[in-house]
Amino acid sequence: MNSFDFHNPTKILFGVGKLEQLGEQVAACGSKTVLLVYGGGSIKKTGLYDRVLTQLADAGVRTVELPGVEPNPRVTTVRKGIELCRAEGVDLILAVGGGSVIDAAKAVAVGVPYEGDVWDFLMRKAKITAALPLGTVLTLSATGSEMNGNAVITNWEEKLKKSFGSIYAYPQFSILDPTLTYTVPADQTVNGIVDMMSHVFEQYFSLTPDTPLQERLCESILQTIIENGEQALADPEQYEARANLMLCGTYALNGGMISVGVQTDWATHAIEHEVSAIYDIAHAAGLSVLFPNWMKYVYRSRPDRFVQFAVRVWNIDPAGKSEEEIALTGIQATRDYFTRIGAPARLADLGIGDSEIGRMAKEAVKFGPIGSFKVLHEEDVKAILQLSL
Ligand SMILES: NC(=O)c1ccc[n+]([C@@H]2O[C@H](COP(=O)([O-])OP(=O)(O)OC[C@H]3O[C@@H](n4cnc5c(N)ncnc54)[C@H](O)[C@@H]3O)[C@@H](O)[C@H]2O)c1
Repeated sequence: MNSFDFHNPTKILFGVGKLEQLGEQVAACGSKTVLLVYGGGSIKKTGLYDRVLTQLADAGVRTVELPGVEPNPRVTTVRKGIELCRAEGVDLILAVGGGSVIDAAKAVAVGVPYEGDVWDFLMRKAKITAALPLGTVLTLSATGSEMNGNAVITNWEEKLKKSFGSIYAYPQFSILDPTLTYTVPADQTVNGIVDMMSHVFEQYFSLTPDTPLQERLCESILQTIIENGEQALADPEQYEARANLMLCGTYALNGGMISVGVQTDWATHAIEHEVSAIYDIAHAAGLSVLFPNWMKYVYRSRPDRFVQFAVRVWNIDPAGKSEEEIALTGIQATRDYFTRIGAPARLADLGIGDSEIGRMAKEAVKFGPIGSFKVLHEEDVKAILQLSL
């Protein structure tokens, strides 16, 4: 195990009725003017919008709104939010939605105190040194954005999707009421399942030796997602399944708690960002296609980890099988699970051909080779994309 620092400052309020504590949390931040950030209006249909406004009114704060945050949020929307905050003297940002809304809110939060263009942070031209405080009400279990300092933002004009991570971008508080996810449609529930499993994969497939606790944390999160994912799809209003999925999503990517002391990979995410920057597909749809192919491409770097994955996560019986057979059976079990819940298997399923593979591979390694389980160069990325067609 490697040495590490770990600091996660986000306060989590988890369970039925926790939304009723929103006003209290906002008041505790000493806020006078809140920017309410939300998406395409699903919060209005479900009545959540009204409940949030009541809480904000009770807290005695003025509310300014940034509606219409896109899935795969755009930097143009973030810039609009920054302008709004400056013009209206906003002192707290409240994101109500899924990862897209929370990520956009984080980018607004770090952009307000910065004199340059917020896109500089995504292009690593500037370092984040301050942010407005941020709170969230999560409506979709997937990204972990509610308890981490990361954000993924798309620059549609330049066809770029980039991320940043900063201690300043962690929410101060996040309200996680699993009943708010009852209305998440099946396809988005599937996306959430794939997304959180992919977050665990990025931290689990590592060359760092002697990390038994981190490995078992990853394995138990994966098994919990696998079991509860299918239950939530079969019965979208089953509280236990929705609650377990919500906790898994948050644990899977909460500032590295499950991978402290472990060298993580993140190559597949980097590749997917290039795919969805060009094609505007759901992030998780891209991950569903790419991850099993990444696994096939890299498993020989450390076959024993893939054997452990097959046996402990997928309950593959190793008897009579070679190491390679066990590893490949585990990879196939991953693909089969994704297919069983309705996630795509090929880029062709998403209407994507080979015309942009060269460009995506080049952009994925723009800041240098990616990954650590197997370090990937442009040719490797191309090969994984080819396998995924
Ligand atoms: N910050 C991070 O750590 C991190 C990690 C992974 C991915 N991401 C990014 O997050 C984004 C995806 O976020 P996401 O997967 O949470 O999805 P999302 O926020 O894009 O939401 C997907 C869709 O679900 C709808 N929705 C949300 N909650 C709903 C509800 N309760 N009922 C009905 N519909 C609802 C939204 O309106 C939207 O149309 C991508 O841009 C991805 O790159 C961020």
